[in-house]
Amino acid sequence: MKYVVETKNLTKSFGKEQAVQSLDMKIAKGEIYGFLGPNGAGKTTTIRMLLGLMKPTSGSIQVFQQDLKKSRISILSKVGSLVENPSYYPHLTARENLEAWRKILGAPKSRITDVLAIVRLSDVANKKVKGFSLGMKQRLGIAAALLNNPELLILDEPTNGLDPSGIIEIRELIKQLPQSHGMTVLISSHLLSEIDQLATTVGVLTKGKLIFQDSIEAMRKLAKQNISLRVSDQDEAHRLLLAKGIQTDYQKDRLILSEFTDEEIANAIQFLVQKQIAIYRVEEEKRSLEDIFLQMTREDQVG
Ligand SMILES: Nc1ncnc2c1ncn2[C@@H]1O[C@H](COP(=O)(O)OP(=O)(O)OP(=O)(O)O)[C@@H](O)[C@H]1O
Repeated sequence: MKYVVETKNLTKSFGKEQAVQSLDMKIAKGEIYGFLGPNGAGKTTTIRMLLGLMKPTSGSIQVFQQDLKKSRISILSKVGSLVENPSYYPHLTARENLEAWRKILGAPKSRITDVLAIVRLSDVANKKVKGFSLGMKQRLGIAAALLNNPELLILDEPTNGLDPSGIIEIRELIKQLPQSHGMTVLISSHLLSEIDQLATTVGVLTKGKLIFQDSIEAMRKLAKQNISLRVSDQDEAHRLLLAKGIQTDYQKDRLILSEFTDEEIANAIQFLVQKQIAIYRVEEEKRSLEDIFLQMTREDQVG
């Protein structure tokens, strides 16, 4: 597999603190990679290193299969980014602001009309930015990041501070980029709900470590249903089921049956009743992605 971004053992220390620890991040072409983690997990530090804005303490970064250290200029000419809030001239119009950025980047003039259309700001192109909502300003920042027609777009918490409708607008805008413009997107967020509806691949970062990196489907599979059983004699029930070849997960006050069919659950319960075990509760435990994410980040903090 050829990756657009591939880091190996990427590490960044600030004094004694390791803000990013041995990160092996892999982003394939055309993906929307959701980079998820609580505040302070190290997302911005990672992004700053990917953009050549901060030097790694150790490890390597390959972008477009080229070493970032060696081919920085040619790599960055094909990367667009929005890190923190965009800076703009409030008294200038959206078009005039983009014109200022375009000159710096050396992008063709026609590109301004294109990017305004992509971020759906064409109607207000000639309005002063000072009257824009936060969501519109954020979209203008994304338009600026798109000026050089990047192959890789990196957005650091682009929906921070936006209201729900602003979040939806940004999401709809980002969603279409891989298909319609052949881009690969890295988007960071501390909100799973946002990544869940957008990303094709998820990387979960906590305390500087990547604790999960896989497809969004793989993450959803973790949210599969479990059946929990509360019984009169849990030790005995666990032992009896095991002797019959039925594996259960023993928890403090209940037994968990994972990935059982309805028939298998019925058989297990019937068997326990025959063995004089009283069944108090049979409950379905459906974990949401939010639960999984919280559990992942919590487990790592304990360990
Ligand atoms: N320039 C710096 N000097 C010292 N410590 C830093 C510096 N930049 C970041 N850190 C520390 O590194 C850790 C990771 O910070 P980072 O900003 O990368 O996290 P984040 O996941 O992006 O969080 P947030 O969403 O809050 O921005 C934090 O503990 C932070 O205090």
